[in-house]
Amino acid sequence: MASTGRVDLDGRPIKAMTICMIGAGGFIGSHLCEKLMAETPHKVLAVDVYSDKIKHLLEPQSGGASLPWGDRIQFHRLNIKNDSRLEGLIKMSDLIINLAAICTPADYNTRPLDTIYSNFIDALPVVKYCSENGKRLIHFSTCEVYGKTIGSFLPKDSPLRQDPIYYVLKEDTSPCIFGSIEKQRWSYACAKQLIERLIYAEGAENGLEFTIVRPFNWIGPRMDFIPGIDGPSEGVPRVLACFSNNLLRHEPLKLVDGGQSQRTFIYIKDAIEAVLLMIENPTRANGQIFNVGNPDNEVTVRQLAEMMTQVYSKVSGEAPLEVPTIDVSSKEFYGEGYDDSDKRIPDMTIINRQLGWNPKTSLWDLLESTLTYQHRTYAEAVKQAISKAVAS
Ligand SMILES: NC(=O)c1ccc[n+]([C@@H]2O[C@H](COP(=O)([O-])OP(=O)(O)OC[C@H]3O[C@@H](n4cnc5c(N)ncnc54)[C@H](O)[C@@H]3O)[C@@H](O)[C@H]2O)c1
Ligand SMILES: O=c1ccn([C@@H]2O[C@H](COP(=O)(O)OP(=O)(O)O[C@H]3OC[C@](O)(CO)[C@H]3O)[C@@H](O)[C@H]2O)c(=O)[nH]1
Repeated sequence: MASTGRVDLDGRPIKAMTICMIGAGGFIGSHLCEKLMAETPHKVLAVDVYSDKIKHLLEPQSGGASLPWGDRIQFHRLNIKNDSRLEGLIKMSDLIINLAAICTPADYNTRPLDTIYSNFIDALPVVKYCSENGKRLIHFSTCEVYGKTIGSFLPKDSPLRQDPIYYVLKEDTSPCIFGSIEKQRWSYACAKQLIERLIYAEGAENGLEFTIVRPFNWIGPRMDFIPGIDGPSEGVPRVLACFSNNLLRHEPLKLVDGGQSQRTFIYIKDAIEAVLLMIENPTRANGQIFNVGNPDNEVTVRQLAEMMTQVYSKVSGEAPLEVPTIDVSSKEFYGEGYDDSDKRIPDMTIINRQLGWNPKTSLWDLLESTLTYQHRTYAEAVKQAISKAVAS
C-alpha cells in the first residue's frame, strides 16, 4: 500500500487501499463511492447487481471529459448469493465493506424469508472469506437491532418515559427488544443481530478485524426509488421516498398508525464522513460497534410529513396541499405482521470517543437539499406519467 500524503487522526500517514464494496450500487454505497473517488486515492471494487446510482462514477456523462479518478473504481456485476468470483475479489482487497441487504420495511413482513436470507445467510460467506484470508471487514447493521425502547413498556403516563435512561440507545448496554415471532417485521432486525453476533464471535475466537455500523435513518438524494418512475408502481420504499412520491403527485402523505413513531434523521453526507473516518482509522475503529445518527434531528413521522410539505412547497414553488396528510392503518399499508420501533435516539459516546465525529446538518437543511434533488430529478417524469395515465 503506497502512502497518500494524508494523515489519520493520530498523525500517521494513510496508505492507499483497495476496498471491496459489496452493495456499492445502492443509496449509501453510491455516496461512499463518490466520497472515496473525490477525496481519497483509494481504489474501489464496486460489487452489486445494479449500477444505475453509480453510473456517473463509472463512465463520463455524454460529451464530458474523462473521469478525474480514472480507473480507480471498477464495477463487478454479481449476486453474492451465488457467485464464485466473490472470494477472489475479497482476496485482492485490503478492506471489505458489506452494505448488501434487503432493507425496506415493506419487505420484512411480506418477504420474511428473502429478508432473513439476505441479511444473514448471504452475509455468511463474506464474513468467512474475510476471517479466513485475514481481511478487515466493515459490516453495515442497523439501529433496528435495538428494536423497541425500554420506555415503550412503561405506563403511558409514567414520568420515567422522559428519562433518557429508558430511551437513548447505547451500543454496549441497551438490550435488543423485538416483538413476537408472528410480528414478522422483526425478521430483519433479528437477522442483523445474529450476523453482528457472528462477526463479534469471529473477532473474539479467530481474530477477525471488524467494525459494525448501526445507521440511524440516513437520508438524502438517491434513496430508494419513486414508484412507477424508477421502481415498481406497487413498490413501497422507505419513508423519505414514500413522502417524496406523494408530494410529487400532489397527493396527501400517508401517516401509518397516526405517524406517532419517532425517528432521528441524519444527512447522508454527514454520515459518510463518519464512515470515511472508520475506513482510515482502523486502530480506532476495529472491534467497535458504532451508532451513526443525529440525536438533534428527532421528529415524529407526522412532524416529518409537515416539514417535508413546507420544504417541498418552498423548493418547487407550488402551493402546499390543502389536505397534507391522511391516516392509514399499518395493516392496510404494510400488511399483516408489521410492527414498529417507537423511538430512536443514538447515544454518541463511543463514536465521539473513538473518532471525534459529530453530525452537522439540521433536518430542515437536509430536507431542503434532498427535496430540491427530488424535484429536479423526478417532477417532470411524474407529470408525464400522470398525464399518460389520464389519457389512457
Ligand atoms: N439507509 C439507512 O438509513 C440504513 C439504516 C439502517 C441500516 N442500513 C443498512 O445499510 C446498508 C445499505 O443500505 P442502503 O440504504 O444503501 O440500501 P440500498 O438498498 O440502497 O443498498 C443495498 C444494495 O445492496 C445490493 N444488494 C442486495 N443484495 C445483493 C446481493 N445478493 N448481491 C449483490 N448486491 C446486493 C442492492 O442491489 C443495493 O444496491 C444495508 O445493509 C442496510 O441494512 C441502512
Ligand atoms: O408512507 C409512509 C412510510 C413510512 N411511514 C412510517 O415512517 C416511519 C419510518 O419508516 P421507514 O423510513 O420506511 O423505515 P424505518 O425507520 O421504520 O426502518 C428503517 O430504519 C433503518 C432501516 O434499517 C434501513 O433504512 C429500516 O429498517 C415508520 O414509522 C413508518 O411506519 C409512514 O408513516 N408513511
